Amino acid sequence: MSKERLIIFDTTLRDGEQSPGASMTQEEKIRIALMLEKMRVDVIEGGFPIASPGDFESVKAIASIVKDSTICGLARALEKDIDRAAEAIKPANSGRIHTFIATSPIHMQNKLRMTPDQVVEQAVFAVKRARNYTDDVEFSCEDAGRSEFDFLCRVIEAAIDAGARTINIPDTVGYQIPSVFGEIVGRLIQTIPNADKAIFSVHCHNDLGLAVGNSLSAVMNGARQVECTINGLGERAGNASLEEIVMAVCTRADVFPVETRIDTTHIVPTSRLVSSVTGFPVQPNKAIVGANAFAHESGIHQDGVLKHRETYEIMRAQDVGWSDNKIVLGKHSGRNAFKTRLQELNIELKSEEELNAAFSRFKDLADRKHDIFDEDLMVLMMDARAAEESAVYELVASHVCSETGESPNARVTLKVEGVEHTATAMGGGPVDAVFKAIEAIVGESATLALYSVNNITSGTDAQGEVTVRLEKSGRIIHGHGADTDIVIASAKSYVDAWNKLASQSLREHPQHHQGV
Ligand SMILES: CC(=O)SCCNC(=O)CCNC(=O)[C@H](O)C(C)(C)COP(=O)(O)OP(=O)(O)OC[C@H]1O[C@@H](n2cnc3c(N)ncnc32)[C@H](O)[C@@H]1OP(=O)(O)O
Ligand SMILES: CC(C)C(=O)C(=O)O
Ligand SMILES: [Mg+2]
Repeated sequence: MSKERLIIFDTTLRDGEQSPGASMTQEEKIRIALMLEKMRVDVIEGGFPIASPGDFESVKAIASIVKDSTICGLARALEKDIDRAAEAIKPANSGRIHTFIATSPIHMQNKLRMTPDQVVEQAVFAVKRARNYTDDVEFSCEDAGRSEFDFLCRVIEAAIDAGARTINIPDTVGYQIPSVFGEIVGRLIQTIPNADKAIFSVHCHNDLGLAVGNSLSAVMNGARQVECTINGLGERAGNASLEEIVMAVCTRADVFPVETRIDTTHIVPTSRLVSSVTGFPVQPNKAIVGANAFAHESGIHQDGVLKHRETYEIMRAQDVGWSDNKIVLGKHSGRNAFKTRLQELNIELKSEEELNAAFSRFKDLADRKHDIFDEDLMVLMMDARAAEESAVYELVASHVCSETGESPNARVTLKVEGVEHTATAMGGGPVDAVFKAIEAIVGESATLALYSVNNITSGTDAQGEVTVRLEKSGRIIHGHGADTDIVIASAKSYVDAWNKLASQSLREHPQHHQGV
C-alpha cells in the first residue's frame, strides 16, 4: 500500500539563523540551500526578506539557483512584508509565501495589542495579499501551542477560505507535550469544516526537549508537513531536528503512515556544513549526526555489534552519510573488540596467553588515556614483544623529584633476573637523572647518541614515544618506550636499549655474562 507523503520543510536558513550567533552570509546560505536541495528537501525557507537587504538578496539568490525545492520567504501579516517576500521568491521555479500572525491571548494582548477580531481580519488580508503573487501560500498561527482551540478553528477556517493552502500549527515556545499536541492537531483537522482544502503542518520548538516528539505525534494525527532544521538549530533551544524526524519516519515505517522523499545519505555532510558555517558544534551524543551516534566503546556492545550489527544499531551508519560505524577502544572495551582491531592492523596474536597479557596492558593504558588509537596499539604491542624477547632488565618503578632551582633527583627500581635493585641519582634534568640511576643499576654507561620524543597521538593525554640510540664498544642499538608520562617513556626506552645490549653481549660472549 503506498503511503502519503510527509512534506519536509527546512527552516535552517530562517528559524535556524534566528539562533543567537548563527547569522549566515549570502554565500553560506546558498551553499546550505544547495545541500538541502541535494538531500531532496521539499521546501526551503530561505529567510525573512523584510528583515534586511542581505536577507532579501539571499532568498532571491537561492530562488534563482535552487530548482528542485520550493523556495519560501517569511512575512508578517503586513502588506510591506508580503510584497517584499513576493519580490524575493519571484525567480523561483516554485515559490511560497509564508505569512503568520500570533493567535494566543498572551501574544495578541501584550505583543500585537490587537483584538481577536482584528487578528482574524489581518490574517485574511495577509493571505489574500499573498495569493495575488502565488497559489502557494502558507499561513501560521504563531504560538498556536498556547492558543484557544475555538479561536484557532476560527482563524484557520478564515485563512483557508482566503486561499491558504498550508496551515501551520507552531508550538512557538515549546510548551506542548506529545500526547496533547497530537490530539489538538487531529481535532483541528476533524473540526474545521474546510480543513480538507489545506495541508496541515507543524513547527515545534525544543524548550522542553520535546520538539521531535511533538512533531511526530502531530504526524500520527494527520499533519503532513513538518518544519524542522538541520542539527535542530533555531530560536532558543532550537527547532525539531530534520535528521531525527526523517530517520524516525524511515526507521519506524511500521508505525508511521507517511514517507519522505529525503535522500538520507546527505544528512551527515549537511549537518557538518551547517555546523562549520555557524560555528555551532554538534554534541557527540546527538542522535544521527553526533560523533558517537554510531560508535561503541563498551565491550558488551562491541561484542554484540561485531557478531551482529543490529544487536545495538537500529539504523545503518552509511544510510545517513557516515562512512561506517565505529568501534572505539577505551577502558570499557572487551577482548573481542581488542582482538578484532589487532587483526585489522595485521598484528597476529600467537596464543590466548598473549592476548590476555596484551589485553591487560591495554586496560592499564586505557585507565590513563581516554582514546586509544591504532598507533597506541601498535606501540603497545611492539613494546610488549621487544620486552618479551630480551628482558634482562625490567622497569619496576621510577620516581623523579624536580624542583625549581634544585637538580632533579631520580629513584629507579629495576628487576634484574628476578631480583629488585634500586638506585638514586641526580641529573641535569629529570630524564638525565633517571638515565643515571638506571646506569647505576646496570653498572655500565654508554654514549647517548640520540634522544627523541614524539607524541603518538594528539592531546595532553597523548602517549609520548621516546627513542634512544646508544653507542657502546662500536655497537649501536636503539631503545623505544611509550607512556603518557614522558619521563617514564624515557626510562622504558633506556631500559629497552640496555636489554638489547645485554642480549647482544650474551649472544656474543655467553661465558662473560654475569648479570649485574
Ligand atoms: C516566532 C518567529 O520566529 S517570528 C519571526 C521572528 N524573526 C525575526 O523577528 C527576525 C527578523 N525581524 C526583524 O528584522 C525585525 O523585527 C522586523 C524588520 C521584522 C521588524 O522590525 P521593526 O519594524 O523595527 O519592529 P520590531 O521588531 O521592533 O517590532 C515588531 C513589530 O511587528 C509587529 N508584529 C509582530 N508580528 C507580527 C505579525 N505576524 N504581523 C503583523 N505585525 C507583527 C509587532 O507587534 C511590532 O509592531 P509595533 O512596532 O507596531 O509594536
Ligand atoms: C514564524 C513561525 C512559524 C515561527 O517560527 C514560530 O512560531 O516558531
Ligand atoms: Mg519558530
